[in-house]
Amino acid sequence: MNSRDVALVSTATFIGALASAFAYHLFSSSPKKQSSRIDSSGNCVVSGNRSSQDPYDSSKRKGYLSWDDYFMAIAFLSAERSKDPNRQVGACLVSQNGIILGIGYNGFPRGCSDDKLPWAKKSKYGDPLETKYP
Ligand SMILES: O=c1ccn([C@H]2C[C@H](O)[C@@H](COP(=O)(O)O)O2)c(=O)[nH]1
Repeated sequence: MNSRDVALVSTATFIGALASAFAYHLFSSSPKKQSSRIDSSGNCVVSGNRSSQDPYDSSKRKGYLSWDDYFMAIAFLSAERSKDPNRQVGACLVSQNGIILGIGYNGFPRGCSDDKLPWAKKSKYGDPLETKYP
């Protein structure tokens, strides 16, 4: 493993850890007060009361996630779906008026199996077909 490989693995590990920590913070910090369920359309709905605001206080919750952090969190979380052992890339495409247009990660197209792809970056025998690079 050369220094570039070490840098890539370190960066991927760091980003993965960051995404995990952020997702943990979002979804697991108050497990007793939150719940998630799959609704009738198959969407995952997370709901809960994470802060203990006075029940008579009619003001809206403070400290809620900004739109930018929300979209970035979706991108970080999406990257966690990647099967690539060396680099996980997530994306959340948002229109100028804040509508999510698409979400993705570096994975195979729907319906294509990734079971047989060699995920190695290098081939021991110099055969590019033994690596993920075509
Ligand atoms: O803009 C990008 C750059 C990279 N990817 C993906 C494609 C591969 O799964 C990896 C690249 O692996 P390396 O080990 O860094 O060559 O990252 C992407 O989806 N989008």
